[in-house]
Amino acid sequence: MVEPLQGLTNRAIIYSAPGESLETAVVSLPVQQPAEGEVLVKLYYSGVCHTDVSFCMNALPGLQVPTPKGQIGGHEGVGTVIAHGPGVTSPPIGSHVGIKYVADACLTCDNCIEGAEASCLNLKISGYLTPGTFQQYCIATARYVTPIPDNLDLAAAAPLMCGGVTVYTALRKAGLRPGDWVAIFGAGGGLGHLGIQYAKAMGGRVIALDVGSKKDFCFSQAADEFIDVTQFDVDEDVAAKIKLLSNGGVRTSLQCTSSSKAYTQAFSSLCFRGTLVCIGVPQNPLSFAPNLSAMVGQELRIISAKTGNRVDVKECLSLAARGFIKCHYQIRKMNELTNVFKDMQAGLIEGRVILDLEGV
Ligand SMILES: NC(=O)c1ccc[n+]([C@@H]2O[C@H](COP(=O)([O-])OP(=O)(O)OC[C@H]3O[C@@H](n4cnc5c(N)ncnc54)[C@H](O)[C@@H]3O)[C@@H](O)[C@H]2O)c1
Ligand SMILES: [Zn+2]
Ligand SMILES: [Zn+2]
Repeated sequence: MVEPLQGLTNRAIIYSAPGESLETAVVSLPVQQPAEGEVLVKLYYSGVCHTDVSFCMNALPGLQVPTPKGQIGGHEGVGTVIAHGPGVTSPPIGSHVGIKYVADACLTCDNCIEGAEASCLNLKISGYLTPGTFQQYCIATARYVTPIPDNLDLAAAAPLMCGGVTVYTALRKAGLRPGDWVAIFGAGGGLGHLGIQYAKAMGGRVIALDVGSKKDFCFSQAADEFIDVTQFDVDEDVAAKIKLLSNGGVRTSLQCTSSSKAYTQAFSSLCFRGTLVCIGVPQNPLSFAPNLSAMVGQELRIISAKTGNRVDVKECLSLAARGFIKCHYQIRKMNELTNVFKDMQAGLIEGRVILDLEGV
């Protein structure tokens, strides 16, 4: 029987009616002692990812079990280790760590051995069945938390735990080479704006695609070109514009939205041996039907990026710690999460929202 820690109260945000509404509530809970192999992390900040909205609405295709009522969401947390469970010696007490989408991976199954920890056969996901980072005190697996480099702004580091590592891994998997054109769909959002920065840091040239109100923001993130997707009725016209701007098509398309239309546009805009990286969870996968003749004829690839493993996170943090990446964020309070979710659904957020877990 694990005893609660005396004198501490944990304020946490729970989903009140998952699958039915975006309603959330801030509740007070006891703080538990970490068990063997675990650490207790005092969290300061959590990014809000669109996947949290999907967990709250049970909108992810393939979810084995619906998100339970009372689930604590969140998977982009940063804080300080304040207690070790029995047998744990690292990371040291007082050190800054991040908590990621993957709360725990076994590191021994076939998928883990291949480095695909996010597809671990014994995977635990922060904020889905495992209490996530929308709380002030979080129990985490000691070997799976990520040390945060000293010189990083802690709030800006939080979104790298999912958004940053996902786009970084996507670009690595696509084999981005210096000078390559990259189209980023959803470029003004959490993943997209980090995608612009990582692509540029890796030598790419970026065409940003989003709604017109995010044009200035995308240019402020160093995009080379911008396309307002709302100005086009026909998917092929978006692809034609991309081909015009990139002199024949992009080597990589990062699809960071849940729009089926964007999938079609992203695929159609590739050049010879181009790669579409699937990142956003499609609303209706059946409405994306790639032209297989073009695929064979142009030697195109369709791959996916599902967050990243511990090495990917380390590399993505390293670029940020050296000043190449700076997440653009706005801070909101814990009791604003429902409104943040609604703003995200409406496409109103530039960059990331970060919850200040110390101010309710
Ligand atoms: N594969 C992974 O590991 C992984 C990791 C994190 C998030 N995701 C998914 O990636 C997607 C993006 O997440 P986010 O947190 O960046 O969301 P976000 O809400 O911050 O950003 C989405 C952006 O897409 C824009 N957009 C919407 N429809 C568009 C369209 N048709 N064309 C161009 N832009 C459009 C919106 O204006 C917004 O700027 C979500 O589907 C999320 O679930 C996947
Ligand atoms: Zn995420
Ligand atoms: Zn595993």
